[in-house]
Amino acid sequence: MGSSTLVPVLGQSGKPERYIAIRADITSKKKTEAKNEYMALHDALTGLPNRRFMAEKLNLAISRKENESGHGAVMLIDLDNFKEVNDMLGHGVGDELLMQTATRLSSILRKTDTVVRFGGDEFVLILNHLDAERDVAVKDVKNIGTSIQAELTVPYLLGGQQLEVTPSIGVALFNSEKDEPENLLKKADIALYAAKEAGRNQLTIFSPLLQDKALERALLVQDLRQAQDKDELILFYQPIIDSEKRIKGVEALLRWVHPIHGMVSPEKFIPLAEENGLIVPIGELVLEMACKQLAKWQHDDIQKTLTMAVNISVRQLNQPNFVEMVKRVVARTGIHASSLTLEITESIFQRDVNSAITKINSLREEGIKFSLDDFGTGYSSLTYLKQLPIDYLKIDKSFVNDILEDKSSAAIAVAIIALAKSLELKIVAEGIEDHQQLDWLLANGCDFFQGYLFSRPLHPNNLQLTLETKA
Ligand SMILES: Nc1nc2c(ncn2[C@@H]2O[C@@H]3COP(=O)(O)O[C@H]4[C@@H](O)[C@H](n5cnc6c(=O)[nH]c(N)nc65)O[C@@H]4COP(=O)(O)O[C@H]3[C@H]2O)c(=O)[nH]1
Repeated sequence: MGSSTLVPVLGQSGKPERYIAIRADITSKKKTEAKNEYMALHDALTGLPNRRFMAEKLNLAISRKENESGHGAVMLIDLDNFKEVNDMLGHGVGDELLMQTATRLSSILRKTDTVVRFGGDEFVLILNHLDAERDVAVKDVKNIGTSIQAELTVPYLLGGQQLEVTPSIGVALFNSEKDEPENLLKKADIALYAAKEAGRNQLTIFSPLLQDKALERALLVQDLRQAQDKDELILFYQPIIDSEKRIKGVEALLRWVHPIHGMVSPEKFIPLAEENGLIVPIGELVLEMACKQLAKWQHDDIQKTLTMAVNISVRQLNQPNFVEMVKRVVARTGIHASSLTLEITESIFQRDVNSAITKINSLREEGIKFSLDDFGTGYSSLTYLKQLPIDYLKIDKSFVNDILEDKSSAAIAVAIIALAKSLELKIVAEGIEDHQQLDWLLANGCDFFQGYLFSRPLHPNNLQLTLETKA
């Protein structure tokens, strides 16, 4: 490829007599320009169009809809647990997973659609030419979603091992009523959040109801940020009983007394606090309040041997200064370290288990105990369980609830008890609501018991009385 420039050679009259053509070869310049343009619009890892390219495509798709009937859709796809793959198997494997996902998505794409690497483990599909009837368009989108789920859940072969991944999908539909690309993406993101919340590996289509929920959540988070300063976070305590029916200790359970909504359940606000990191300062406050309360009870002769169990979220445990923070609180409040139990959940298996083990070990050296909570409900890994330096295993209340009626729950409870015994762990059963459940758990070798049968979680003022009368 070349470009030519003509230079006139003037005669004596001052008019051009001849022309000299100067030709320059600009092939490589053009190639470089094309390459730069391609790179600016494509993702380097997967080769897919990138966010910038998407903005152009989406604008085009939206403006096309102004003159034609039918729907289009923005589909936001996120790989569940991608972060764990990256953390546990390394970034090389994570990159390989993204490349293979890109290939798989491209292979099932219709000619009229575009797939984009949106960033991280998120991909966007722009679907054009969906039906004008919303119900039919929704059906089409769900069918496409089902093929994506089928394609992406086929096990990946990565770094010599098989890996199963599931996608969560959020969708926003659009038609001739003009919508901004940013707004559509926000809607798809709200739908994606709902898909994750519904248990992952789901497809959710945006609706105004989801938007209301997102707003409600955002307002709750805003309030939660201030709850700590406004003393709205308090602790209730639930007794833990031994086989002689004596109170061995209590578990601290967080309560949020919201000025408008009243008592907000931790099941509602703890996950929110985990998402945005608020759990870290809140968790420290919980530990401080629980240890202060225990110190107060330990001054009383009757409750000297009382133990305190405190829930610790995986995000707290992952903080680099977690060990120092716990030691500091124990020292400041003056409790016996051996009377403190930290309750962790199986979700630590999803992250860097080795670093968690190191932290647990250094706190156990101080005398602090560890308990694995909600056992059997999540990502139980028997290999890790063997390595985990813990003292107690808690049987989740969902099994306890069913042990008398459901043979498989009873079988799982028996297996958990046998497993705990073989690992020399003490077993705590939680969620006991009647005497038959208690008798079954006693007969099957549980060591400690917790549940409404003995007491609901109570405000310390009410609990002290209970402790005194039972002791
Ligand atoms: N149906 C039934 N339920 C019973 C019974 N006995 C106890 N419970 C409830 O079961 C939950 C036990 O706590 P968890 O498994 O640690 O589950 C806790 C824990 O995962 C989390 N949570 C609570 N406080 C904290 C905290 O301070 N930090 C962190 N990270 N999580 C917390 O919130 C979850 C829910 O707490 P709560 O609503 O207080 O719910 C508590 C308790 O009130 C019973 O006999 N029947």
